[in-house]
Amino acid sequence: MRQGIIQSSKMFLVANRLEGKKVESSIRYLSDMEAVFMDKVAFSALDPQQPVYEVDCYFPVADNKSGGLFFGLTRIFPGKVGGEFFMTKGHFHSNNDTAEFYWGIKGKGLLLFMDKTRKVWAEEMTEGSVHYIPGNTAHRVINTGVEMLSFGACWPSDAGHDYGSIEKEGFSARVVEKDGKLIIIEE
Ligand SMILES: O=P(O)(O)OC[C@H]1O[C@H](O)[C@H](O)[C@@H](O)[C@@H]1O
Ligand SMILES: [Fe+2]
Repeated sequence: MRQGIIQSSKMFLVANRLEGKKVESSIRYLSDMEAVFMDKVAFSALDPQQPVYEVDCYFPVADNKSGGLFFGLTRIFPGKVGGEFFMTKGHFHSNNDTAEFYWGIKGKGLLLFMDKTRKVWAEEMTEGSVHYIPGNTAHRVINTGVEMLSFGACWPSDAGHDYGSIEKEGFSARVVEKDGKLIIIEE
């Protein structure tokens, strides 16, 4: 297990038990997320090697196998591009109507949902919060706090990730801080 993910004591309890299991770790840097953020000028002033979030996934069965489950731990660094908070890329599932659970472990954020008609809504993510993401719904997590936001996830092993439409069209709402206040800008 990478050192970063076990720094938070609460994550450690889970991360420790993932030792020896089939875990894949990845980090998304600002350079991987240029299309995501609104303020291109602010983006270009930042270090492209700045990590935005890191994910450890436990895959007990083969990808795409039906009937299994996958498990993920994600940590989003605190930070902003212009006024816009660091967040995950967000995705639909390739197998469209598959659902997912997210739950807050540490820190403070927003889980943004968007259905196929581009209608958006949000739930606050805090320590211990539990979130059901229905099928056909894109999901993105935004760290609105000043510390690391850690959350867990569990999804069907045949769900798959579909990043395409979000990469192209984004979500229809953005979460930004303006004059010290959190605001949601809708399209
Ligand atoms: O895939 P992203 O939108 O970048 O989100 C980051 C990750 O968050 C959770 O752990 C999800 O369940 C993973 O499937 C996802 O990969
Ligand atoms: Fe998902």
